Amino acid sequence: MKTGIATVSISGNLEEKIEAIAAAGFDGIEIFEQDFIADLRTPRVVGQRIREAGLEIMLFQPFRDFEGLPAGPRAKAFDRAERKFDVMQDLGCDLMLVCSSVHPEALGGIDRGADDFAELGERAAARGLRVGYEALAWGRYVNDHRDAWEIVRRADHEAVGLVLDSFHTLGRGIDPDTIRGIPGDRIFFVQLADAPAIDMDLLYWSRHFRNMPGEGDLAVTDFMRAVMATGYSGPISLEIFNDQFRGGSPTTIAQDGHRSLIALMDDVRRAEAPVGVEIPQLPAPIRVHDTSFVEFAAQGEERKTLETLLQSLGFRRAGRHVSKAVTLWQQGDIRIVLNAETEGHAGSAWNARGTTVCDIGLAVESAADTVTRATALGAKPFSQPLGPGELPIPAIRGLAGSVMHFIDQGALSEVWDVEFHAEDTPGREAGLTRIDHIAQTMTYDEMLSWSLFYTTLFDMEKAPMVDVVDPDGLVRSRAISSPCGDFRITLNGAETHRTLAGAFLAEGFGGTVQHVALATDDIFATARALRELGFTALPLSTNYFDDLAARFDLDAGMLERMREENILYDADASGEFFQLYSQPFAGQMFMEIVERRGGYSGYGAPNAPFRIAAQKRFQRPKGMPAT
Ligand SMILES: O=C(O)c1ccc(O)c(O)c1
Ligand SMILES: [Mg+2]
Repeated sequence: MKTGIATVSISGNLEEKIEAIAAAGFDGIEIFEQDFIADLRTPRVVGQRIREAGLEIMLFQPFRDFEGLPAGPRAKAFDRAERKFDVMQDLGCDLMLVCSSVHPEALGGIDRGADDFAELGERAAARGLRVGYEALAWGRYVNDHRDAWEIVRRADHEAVGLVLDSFHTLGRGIDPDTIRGIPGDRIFFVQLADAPAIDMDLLYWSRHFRNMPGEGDLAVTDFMRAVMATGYSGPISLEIFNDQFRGGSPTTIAQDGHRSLIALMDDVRRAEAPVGVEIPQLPAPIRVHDTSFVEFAAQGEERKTLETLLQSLGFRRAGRHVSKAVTLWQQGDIRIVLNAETEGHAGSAWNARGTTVCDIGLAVESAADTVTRATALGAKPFSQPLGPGELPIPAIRGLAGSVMHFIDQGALSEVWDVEFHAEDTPGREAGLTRIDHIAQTMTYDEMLSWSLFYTTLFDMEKAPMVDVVDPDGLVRSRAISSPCGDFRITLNGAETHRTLAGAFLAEGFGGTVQHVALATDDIFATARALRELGFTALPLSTNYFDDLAARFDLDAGMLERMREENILYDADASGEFFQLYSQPFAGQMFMEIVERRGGYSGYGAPNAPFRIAAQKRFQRPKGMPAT
């Protein structure tokens, strides 16, 4: 099983595409004709260049509007095919994709199509070439892989086979299990794409919104399981028409693509145990038990501000690092690490962004397995020189320069006792128990990469995308969480710099954590304790609470306390949700406190516009120093 990607999937000129595709680790490439035609080099030179880059030219495409034509245009279509065969021979590519016709003069008819393909197969075979037939979801007469297969079957020529494309099958709602009855050796090529569930014209959806397997909502794994059940052993290749990808970074998109294919084939192997999945064995998607720590790079005055905020939230300083300018703050099961080192990763994070979350520690079953899976999916292990007394905790680089450490039940869980001198600073807690979720902000373009990163490495599910209305623009938000909800991340994609999320991004470099949400079992008790600790909540509008009274049947006493404490509320069929926000710190960062009651598993999205408006009242006027 070889992996490939169509040139149309990524941005750049043909040369940039070749470089990015080779660097990401693909075995081969589908040449999308336009990319080749736009290039100055001869087909021979292009072919040589691709092979020098270590890639195989797996497919030349698309050849359109071929089958079912009346005599005159039919003869011309064969002439056209012969010219493309010339190019393919010079390129060194033996397989041409013919997509089903949308030609206004096409006559249709399974046998007419089969006759055309029998002749095309004869002509291809004479040159040692092959042709594959693909049903476009919007093909005029053939728009279902079952009809394309019937034409291929009746053409009955060894140089004629079927091309399957997950988008065309799943996008039309065709049951992928219908593939299981097709002989694997008659399938010449398999293209993969996912897509978000949007109800729109098939052609428009396909040409603009496809994305990498796992990034969308189609049942790509079921499709691929069915393909592998046929005994198919040819290439598996990404063909992604996507407006964002066309304008994105070729390197990132190619890496995302490779990551998505490895994760998909790993899933397929686990579910279907087919033969011929030749990717390295890798540990199963990692179950995250909990967020073990969140580490901030913070120095100078900003560090003091953050310490004051932590104290006002009921955190106690619980330890001092044995050799570094690092302190540990604790409450319940929450650990917050403040790192004031000027060197190393925390030092660079501080230099780039000022106060920022520079590291996240996750509690997992096996830290070693986590790094193995991450590395197989293209992440880089992370390490820096160990200081005296430090443990070698396995870590990786996430996206945008982020770092993630993994702590398991073994010796690593003792890191807090080994690396820190315990301190017993007095202090009153506020009932915060654990980290409920971590919220990351990024540009909208980066969202798919982050969500793929988390969902391929960890055992996590995506929630549907929600729109969050900021007074100055829309922010798209998607939550991903472990199946039992112990580990939750929200990804917020900003489209303009005028939104709160966008302004946060403009101040740093790339996406990172904007807020951390801490759980309490009793938000009213916590709010009271916080007030006594000197915490000041984010003040909300009176209109907000009047609206709550109109929308929900809330106890008058409780509503009054919510108004006093600035506690936001949401409820759904499964339970209730209470939220309390800190005022912004270090620019646009903030803390959230939440209480979940019953089975509520959302994040209070309906409240976001009012919370954001309240936060924006704190935004300093342009050009003014932070206070
Ligand atoms: O959108 C198209 O025209 C097109 C062309 C070739 C393909 O393989 C495909 O899936 C779609
Ligand atoms: Mg296709």
